[in-house]
Amino acid sequence: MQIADTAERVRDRLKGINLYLIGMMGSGKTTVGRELASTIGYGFCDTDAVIEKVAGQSINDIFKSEGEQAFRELESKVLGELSAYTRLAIATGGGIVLRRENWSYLQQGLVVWLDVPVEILLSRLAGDITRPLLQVPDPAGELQTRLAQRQRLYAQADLRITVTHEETPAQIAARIIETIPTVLKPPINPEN
Ligand SMILES: Nc1ncnc2c1ncn2[C@@H]1O[C@H](COP(=O)(O)OP(=O)(O)O)[C@@H](O)[C@H]1O
Ligand SMILES: O=C(O)C1=C[C@@H](OP(=O)(O)O)[C@@H](O)[C@H](O)C1
Ligand SMILES: [Mg+2]
Repeated sequence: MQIADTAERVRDRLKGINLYLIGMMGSGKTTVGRELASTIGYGFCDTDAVIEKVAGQSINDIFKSEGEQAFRELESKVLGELSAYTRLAIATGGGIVLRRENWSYLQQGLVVWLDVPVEILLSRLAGDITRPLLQVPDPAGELQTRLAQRQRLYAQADLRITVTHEETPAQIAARIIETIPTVLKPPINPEN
């Protein structure tokens, strides 16, 4: 079946609930999230982009001037506000899973973990200067340590999409759409 047909069926079955993308920095939440939204006919939002807009500063500058704690507070506030909407694919920041209160919002939707090995994250983020937590002498070690701290939290997602080799964002979005029915309640069929 064409992905467009599958996407239409899945959108109907979702009944407007939001899709939240979680996972490590570089796992493709922003890129795949945008693709997922357009394929399924949802709006797209990125918590980091909204934070930058409301703060009037880049993520780097927020970390520098206010610190991580202040960033996390803004992040929870933005997540809470976005979760009041429906029919959105929401790309989150990699650390969204760290706060318990964030889960009360995430759990209102369907949570998708993009599980991507550290080697791929590193190759994608080589030379990136927009992620303050990776501006350290050993970004590989930093990613490993943070993944070890967060893995059990990411594992709370409804859906785990494992990326073992490079696939295009469109292919990953299609894979998410095809897998969503496995975690939804089966449709009611009164004839059975
Ligand atoms: N499936 C993919 N294949 C190749 N490159 C990708 C893929 N997904 C994301 N990227 C690239 O990896 C980098 C990080 O992606 P991004 O969507 O910003 O990740 P996140 O939001 O999870 O941090 C970007 O340069 C993006 O273009
Ligand atoms: O993992 C993290 O703690 C962070 C991930 C970033 O978003 P991406 O996951 O989109 O890179 C951004 O929210 C901030 O730099 C902190
Ligand atoms: Mg992102």
